[in-house]
Amino acid sequence: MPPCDDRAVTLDDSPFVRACRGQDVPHTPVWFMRQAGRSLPEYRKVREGIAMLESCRRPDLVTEITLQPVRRHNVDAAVLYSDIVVPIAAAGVDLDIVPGTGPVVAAPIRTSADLQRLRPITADDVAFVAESVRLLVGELGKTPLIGFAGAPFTLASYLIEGGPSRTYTRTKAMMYGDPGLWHALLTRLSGITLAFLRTQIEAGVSAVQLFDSWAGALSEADYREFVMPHSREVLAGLANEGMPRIHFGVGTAVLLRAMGEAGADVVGVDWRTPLDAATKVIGPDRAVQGNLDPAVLFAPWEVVEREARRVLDQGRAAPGHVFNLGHGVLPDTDPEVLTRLVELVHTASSR
Ligand SMILES: Cc1c2[nH]c(c1CCC(=O)O)Cc1[nH]c(c(CCC(=O)O)c1C)Cc1[nH]c(c(CCC(=O)O)c1C)Cc1[nH]c(c(C)c1CCC(=O)O)C2
Repeated sequence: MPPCDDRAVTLDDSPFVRACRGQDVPHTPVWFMRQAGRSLPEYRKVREGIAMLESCRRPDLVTEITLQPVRRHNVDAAVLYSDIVVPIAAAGVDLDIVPGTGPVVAAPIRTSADLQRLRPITADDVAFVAESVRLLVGELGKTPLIGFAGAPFTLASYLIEGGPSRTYTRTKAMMYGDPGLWHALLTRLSGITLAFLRTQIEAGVSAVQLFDSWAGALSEADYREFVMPHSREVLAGLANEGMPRIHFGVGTAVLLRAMGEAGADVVGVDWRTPLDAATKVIGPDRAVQGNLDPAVLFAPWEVVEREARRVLDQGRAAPGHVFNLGHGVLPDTDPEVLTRLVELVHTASSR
C-alpha cells in the first residue's frame, strides 16, 4: 500500500501514469532510461571510491542518486537507482559490476547442480531496496517513482555466459540443448524477479519496468516458446497491483506484439521501429514508450529537435506515449542536452 491515499491520488493523476494508461495528458511525459548515472558529474562525485553494487545497497546514496536527474532535468518520473543483477546477488550468486564491462558472474550457471546456488529470495534479502523506495517516495512528492527488474531471459544470459555477450552462444546452447534445465532456471528467475518487484511495489513505487534488454537476440517463435511464459509469470503476477507495467527490450521489432501480450500496459520500443509502426503491431490497447536514438544527442541541436518532434508525432498514433530514448543514456552524453530535450518535449506536446 502507498504510504498515504492523498499521494496515491496525485500520482494516479500524474502525466506519466496517465500516459501509461492511455488517458489524456497536459503534455507528453518524459524520462530517460539510465537518467541516473555517469552522464552526471554529481553522480560521478558521490560514487567516488564506492563500488556500484555497494552503492545500490546504501539507501542514502540510492536516494541521492535517484533524485539527481529529477532535480536537474525536470523529468516526469524518477527511476530507482539499482541494477538488474541486485536481486540475483541477493539470491546468493557471486558477481560484480565491472566498470566499462557490466555484470560479471564468478561461477556461471550451466548445470542443474549450479542452479542450486541461485536460491529464491524473500523481502528480507532486499530490505535495503524497500528502505530506499520509502525514502524516495517521501522526497519525490508528486513525481512518480518507477521500480524495475531484469526479465528472466536477460538475467539468465548473464548467469549462463558469465558476463555480457554478443552472440548468446551458451545461453542458446542451454535453451535448445537442455530445455528442462532452461525452464527450471527461468522459473527460478521469474520467482526472484517477482519477489523483487513486489518489494518495490509494497514500498511505494508508482510503476514498474521489466527490462528484457537482450531478448532481441531471439526469433519470435523461440521467444514465445522459451521466454514469454516466464516473463508472463512476472507481469501477470503483478496484474492485481493496478499499476502500469512497462516491458522493454532492444532490437525487438519482431517481438513487440508478443512482449505486449506477455502482460504489459506499455511496450518500450527502441529507435529502430517508428512508434506508429510499433503501435500497429502492438495493438490499440497498450501505450508505447520511446524511442529517440540515444546517439542522436551527440548531433547538433537542430537534429535533436527534428528527431524529437518526429518521435512525438509518431507517438500520437498510440493510445498513450511516454517519451524516452530507445535505450539508456550513453555515458558521454552532455546532460545539458537532456535538460533541453525535456523542455522541448513538454512545450512541443502541451495541449
Ligand atoms: C542490461 C542492464 C544492466 N543494468 C540494467 C540493465 C537494463 C537496462 C539496459 O538495457 O541498459 C538496468 C539499470 N542499471 C542501472 C539503472 C539505474 C536507473 C537508471 O536508469 O537511471 C538501471 C535501470 C544503474 C547502472 N548500472 C550500471 C551503471 C554504470 C556503472 C557505474 O556507474 O559505475 C549504472 C549507473 C552498470 C551496468 N549494469 C549493466 C550494464 C550493461 C552496465 C554498464 C556497464 C558499464 O558500461 O560500465 C546490466
